[in-house]
Amino acid sequence: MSDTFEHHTPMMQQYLSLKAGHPDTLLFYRMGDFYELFWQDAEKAARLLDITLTQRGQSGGGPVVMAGVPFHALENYLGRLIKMGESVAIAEQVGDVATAKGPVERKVVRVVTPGTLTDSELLSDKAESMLLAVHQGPRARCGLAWLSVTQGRVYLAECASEELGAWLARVAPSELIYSAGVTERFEQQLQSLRQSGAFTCPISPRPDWQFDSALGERKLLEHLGAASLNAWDAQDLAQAHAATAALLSYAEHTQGRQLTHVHTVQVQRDDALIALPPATRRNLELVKTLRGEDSPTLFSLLDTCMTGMGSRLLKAWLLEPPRDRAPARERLVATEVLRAGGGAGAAPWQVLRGALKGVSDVERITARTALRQVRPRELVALGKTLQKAEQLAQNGQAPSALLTQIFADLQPPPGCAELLQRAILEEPAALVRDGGVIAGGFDAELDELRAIQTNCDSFLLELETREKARTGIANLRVQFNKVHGFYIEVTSSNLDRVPDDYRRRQTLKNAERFITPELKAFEDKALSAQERALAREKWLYEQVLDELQPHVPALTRLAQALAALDVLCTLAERSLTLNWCAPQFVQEPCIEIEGGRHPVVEARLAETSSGAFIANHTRLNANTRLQIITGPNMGGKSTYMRQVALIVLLASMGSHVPATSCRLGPIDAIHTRIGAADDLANAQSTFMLEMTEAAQILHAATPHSLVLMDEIGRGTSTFDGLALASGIATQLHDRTRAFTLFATHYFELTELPAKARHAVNMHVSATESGSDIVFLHEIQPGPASRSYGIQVAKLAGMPAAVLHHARHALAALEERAGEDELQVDLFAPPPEPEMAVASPVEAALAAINPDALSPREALDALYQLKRLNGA
Ligand SMILES: Nc1ncnc2c1ncn2[C@@H]1O[C@H](COP(=O)(O)OP(=O)(O)OP(=O)(O)O)[C@@H](O)[C@H]1O
Repeated sequence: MSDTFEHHTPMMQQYLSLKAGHPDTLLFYRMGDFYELFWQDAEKAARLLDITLTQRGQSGGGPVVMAGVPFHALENYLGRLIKMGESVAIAEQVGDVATAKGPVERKVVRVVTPGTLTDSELLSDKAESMLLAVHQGPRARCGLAWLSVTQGRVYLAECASEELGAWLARVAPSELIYSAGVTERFEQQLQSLRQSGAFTCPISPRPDWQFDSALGERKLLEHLGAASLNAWDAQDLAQAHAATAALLSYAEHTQGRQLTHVHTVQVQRDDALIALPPATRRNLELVKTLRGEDSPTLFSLLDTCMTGMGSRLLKAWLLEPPRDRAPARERLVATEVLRAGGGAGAAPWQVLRGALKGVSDVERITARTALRQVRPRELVALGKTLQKAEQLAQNGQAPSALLTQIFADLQPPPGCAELLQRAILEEPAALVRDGGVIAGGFDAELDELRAIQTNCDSFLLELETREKARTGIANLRVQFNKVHGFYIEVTSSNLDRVPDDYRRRQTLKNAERFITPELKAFEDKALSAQERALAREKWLYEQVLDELQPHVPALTRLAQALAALDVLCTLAERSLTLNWCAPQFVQEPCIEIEGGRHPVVEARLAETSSGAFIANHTRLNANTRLQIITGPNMGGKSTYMRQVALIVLLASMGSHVPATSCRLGPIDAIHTRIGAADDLANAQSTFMLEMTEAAQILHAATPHSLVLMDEIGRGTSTFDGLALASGIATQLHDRTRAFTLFATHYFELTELPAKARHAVNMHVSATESGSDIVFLHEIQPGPASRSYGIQVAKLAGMPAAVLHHARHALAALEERAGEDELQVDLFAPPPEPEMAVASPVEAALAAINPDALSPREALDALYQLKRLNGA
């Protein structure tokens, strides 16, 4: 392919100039009924989509390599490419084919990328598609900005470089952009975070100048229609503003227009949310099972929402629980109101859910209206939903501030539903370009144009009767077809009776077709009426979209209200169906649960009729902060620990919880270290991963955190593992002072509570029946007496010979252990580490008082420190 456009055909020149604006994107170039791709794009698409690569004609001194897809199958191919992480620019014919000299004008009308999807066919109902921009700021700070184009809200955050992974894991973007001007190290960090699975989406650099803080702030102000960002507490976030500038520019570039529906901004601060690090989300199987499936998870159990909007909001509530208890309290009050049975009649949640059934995705339809991509049928669905919302809004005052606000927001903007009902046919065509969208009676001109077409049939009938009478040809017919237009058909045997004013139009085997001046005049009128009616419909549709624009903010609020109502009804339904109780929030630090159950395990047991779930109590408070949990494999230790974490999380999002009662103090994080599969992809050994995760927890946890440690230390030799486990338990008890559930098979650790005031022993109970083991799954005070490993192996179907061998080996080991009893005190405080003696540099540093130094003295001090360090 030659680089200079002049050597190319005019069509290819046009293609190449469009392609120059989208170098990294597959360009779909509309030609008649196909979208064509050329040269490298064609080769890539042929490979990815398994479509045929062809060569046609010559341009620029070489054959034109191309591949194409039929226009009506576009969505299907787009869906596949987006799933593969590709982006696609779509160039449509925008000029008039009839009047164009040379190739008809084409324009890229939109760019479809994984993070900026708006097509309902390409989006998942239950998940947002987030686009995220990250900006590398000074002093190892990062600015983040993200949005879902179909949501109308920008989120902002700033964090330290090392926290980036956790943020990306939480937001889970579908596409990430960063500045081409970042340092190599930063780019490597992004790449390695991606490889480690912290996030998985495609990433691409954007021009550095787009990451402009002042521009970002200005754009936000424009969207909010405000003079200052103070009201959103979003003013002092220069790094996040820089990310916002690039984020909005890119999103606008993909949609080919401004995002006029983006009206809100929300700042996320990491100290405002309960931290749920990636390991916690994974281990607790919140939205994905450990195997990566969608169910059974906590979310799949909770999500009985009636709408996609509800499901998406529920997921957000689950994954972003605030530390502040006020939102959870409000949601609980609202749920209580919805649960309250109205005597014999249906409870409010049942009635409301009945109404929410079949409600359309107002949020996405609104976004697509603002982006002028909305389809006629979506508008009909919107109109119907608005009528429903209006009825719902009549609930008005409810004894809950949250519900009252929701019902207020459900009131549709005045005139909106009526406009849609008046303007759009009840069953419109799928696309405006096909006509048949605008309702009769909406526009006089359109009605008139349509009347000409309807009158057509009666005119033709009348003409036929007249011509039959005039010519005396009984089988004469007046008809129409798309190719030849209107004609009078006369069979060959009657041709001698044809009058002079008949002009021949077409000859068939047994007949001739004619046109008369009168019929020609009618044809012109009818055909132009059809064309004009189509054009009028398109224009009217645009007018309707114009009229809807001012309502976009109110429609967005209405969508959020529908989603919130759906989630609250769902929480009410789940709490009743699954027999959950309302948690109680208190000021003092505690996690006190009576009759707690693991919701997902309980549901599975019920589904498979495998017996009842055994409820257990948990008492963690200022006096008891750490439980050492022992007991046989399969006894239920992991289940118990996870259930505590799930109950804490459910309560914090404002849900009822699977327990008979639950008192909960402040919580800032849920950390989990639970045996994971080998992370071979990252060349990390199981043990290395275990220690990395444990170290992170020890650094991050506070006295308000909940920490689950499952069998820490088992990835290495017994003594190393035991020694590390005792060190970690001691640290958690003495220093971190987090609420800790520590499950272990090292019986030696059961000695800790004797030394540590705030630790207790708990065990899961089991009894023996003959040589078999019966799990009772009850958590009881005190250490376990035995580990029953051999009995569990028997249950697992281990060959009898192996079990026999193991029993003998165990007896011998236990005898030896009894002889030379290990006289080691695991929990004796170790001597002070040598590091505790300050080095000369540290001593000199400690002696410096920066406030008392002149610049000159400061420089001298710096030289002295360098010298000491060198020595
Ligand atoms: N409270 C309970 N009531 C009923 N069944 C339970 C209960 N707890 C656990 N189970 C059942 O026992 C199985 C094993 O539980 P779990 O994995 O928690 O045991 P564990 O003690 O952690 O085992 P290991 O030490 O081998 O990891 C669960 O899959 C569940 O079916």
